[in-house]
Amino acid sequence: MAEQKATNVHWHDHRVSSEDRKKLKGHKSCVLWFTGLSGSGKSTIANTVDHKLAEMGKHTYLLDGDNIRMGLNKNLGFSAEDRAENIRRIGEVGKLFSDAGMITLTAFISPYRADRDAVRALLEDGEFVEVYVDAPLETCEARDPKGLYKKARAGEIKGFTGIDDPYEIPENAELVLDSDSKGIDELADEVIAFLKERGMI
Ligand SMILES: Nc1ncnc2c1ncn2[C@@H]1O[C@H](COP(=O)(O)OS(=O)(=O)O)[C@@H](OP(=O)(O)O)[C@H]1O
Ligand SMILES: Nc1ncnc2c1ncn2[C@@H]1O[C@H](COP(=O)(O)OP(=O)(O)O)[C@@H](O)[C@H]1O
Repeated sequence: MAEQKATNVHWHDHRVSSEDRKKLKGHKSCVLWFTGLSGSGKSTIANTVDHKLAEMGKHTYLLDGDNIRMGLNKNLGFSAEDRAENIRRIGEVGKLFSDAGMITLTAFISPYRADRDAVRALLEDGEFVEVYVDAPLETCEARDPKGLYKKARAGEIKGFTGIDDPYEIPENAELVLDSDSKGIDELADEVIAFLKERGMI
């Protein structure tokens, strides 16, 4: 975890509280943390949930691995250290969005349990919703929409998750989505049903 480098910095309380912001939005905030192998369906399912929630009038924002790596995290690669920093920053961004009263959806492989648990610890109780997008490697490899597995198998990409880099399966995910046998719409509805059950929306 990153250490506090700056000294002589002080926390400022805000006149508009997080509770005020949530009241204005009309729903609770949380971070829906989609994790799973490349090609498991994180982006597509998160996008569908995002769209459904927006249509219901909820205030959402989607942070997607590939996109964030072109901006905020463009200085990070795929070593274990860089992946940890990638996830740490996204966790902090999720915390800010939660504070702002938003429902945040994130779609990052986030292969290490310790990195995901650190984000869980950063957020309020119940605010971190770990969503394991469960599809076996064979399925993800058969989908291979970006041709990355093919490149990894050919040795053109080193340290590719699931091939020659680890993916640690979540042990306590709030939701496990069977992305091998169920369709995207059905899985997105499972997430929405969970949010309703928990009284988040
Ligand atoms: N070595 C290696 N391993 C895994 N993935 C790779 C790699 N190199 C590039 N890519 C592409 O980067 C996307 C994963 O980025 P993430 O930020 O989600 O990764 S991580 O959470 O930091 O592990 C991932 O996107 P998704 O396929 O959407 O998961 C890939 O397109
Ligand atoms: N449950 C599913 N059933 C069938 N195809 C899926 C499913 N989930 C994702 N896909 C397809 O698999 C491919 C990879 O999905 P994507 O969302 O890009 O995965 P990730 O973000 O995890 O890399 C896309 O072409 C998508 O349409």
